[in-house]
Amino acid sequence: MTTSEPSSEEQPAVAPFSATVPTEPNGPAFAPTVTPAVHSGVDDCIELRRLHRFFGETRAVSDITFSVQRGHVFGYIGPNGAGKTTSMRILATLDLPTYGDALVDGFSAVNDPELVRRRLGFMPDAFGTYRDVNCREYLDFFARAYGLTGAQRRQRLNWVLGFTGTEGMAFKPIRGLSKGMKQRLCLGRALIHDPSVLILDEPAAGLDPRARIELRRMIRELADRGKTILISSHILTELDEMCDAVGIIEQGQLLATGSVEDIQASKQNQLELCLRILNRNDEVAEALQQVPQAAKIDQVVVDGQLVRFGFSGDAKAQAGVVSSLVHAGFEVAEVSARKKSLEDVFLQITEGLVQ
Ligand SMILES: Nc1ncnc2c1ncn2[C@@H]1O[C@H](COP(=O)(O)OP(=O)(O)OP(=O)(O)O)[C@@H](O)[C@H]1O
Repeated sequence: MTTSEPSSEEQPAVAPFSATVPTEPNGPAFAPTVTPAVHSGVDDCIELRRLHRFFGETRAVSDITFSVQRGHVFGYIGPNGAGKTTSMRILATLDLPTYGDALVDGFSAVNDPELVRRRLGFMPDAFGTYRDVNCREYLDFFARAYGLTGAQRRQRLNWVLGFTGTEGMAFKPIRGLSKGMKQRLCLGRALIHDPSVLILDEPAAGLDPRARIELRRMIRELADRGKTILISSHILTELDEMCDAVGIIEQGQLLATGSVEDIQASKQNQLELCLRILNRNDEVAEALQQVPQAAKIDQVVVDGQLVRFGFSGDAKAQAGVVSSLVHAGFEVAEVSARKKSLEDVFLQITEGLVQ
């Protein structure tokens, strides 16, 4: 094992801020990370700086850098095992990076975890098991843990119950809550100490459409109140309306960042063409590889008479494809083209790789 690799799954072998310059396996030397011990004064409330977290051979997070401005909502989107939870746990001071750093409000999660915890509310993807306490007791416990006392604690508790719509459930035991209500309570717990930054790990998972809309409204309202929010999901379309920017992650690497519109525009010179072909359907995929426009074609899917593929040419090039197929003896009955949806764009950026 080299000095650059973690010695175990839980403890990185190299101290994250070692004075030596570790060398990335099969890669370039890393510059040592220098992290200010005091607030950097910048307007970025969340910042990942060359964040790496390896578990043995698994590169759960591999050189991720991005920042989120105050009052913005940033969507962290990727398939299962992409590295979202690992990055979020490091931000929430629940794990250490192998290299790099995560900053909250200018403070390092590695060097100043106490300062980070005071500023940050974390909503994990799994709810803790406190079955026999009621919602109010649960929130009260966390309010006390954060040092809130007296009237301030009561006011905060009442505000959180009201904001999350759980006041009607205040005296109900947690074991009796629906999934949606548990998610609301979990958000309430993350908000109880009035943090400036919220880290929400898949808060919409398992919610029905109405609960998702309500969650979206709450998140936008929190951002409008100045909170900075990092929110993860598997699904780009689930977050696009509430996020100021998104980052798409797969296999620990950030593949794209920017506003949803920018990411969509960068990939939308591609159309999806759909042809209905009445004969020789099993030959059409191969025939498309022979047409003069073949370089503009990708991801061909044949489904009975329907043939779908990505196409990056103009209308004249589309006509050329159809004409070539007709000349080759295919009976083309219908042609339709549509712009790629957000979901298509996500599938185009990611490759479905797991580790
Ligand atoms: N404690 C651990 N020990 C070993 N491997 C881990 C550990 N935690 C995460 N991993 C691995 O790191 C990779 C990233 O996992 P992570 O949970 O961060 O992904 P994710 O994007 O949150 O996935 P999901 O959407 O399924 O929750 C996966 O391959 C996972 O198996």
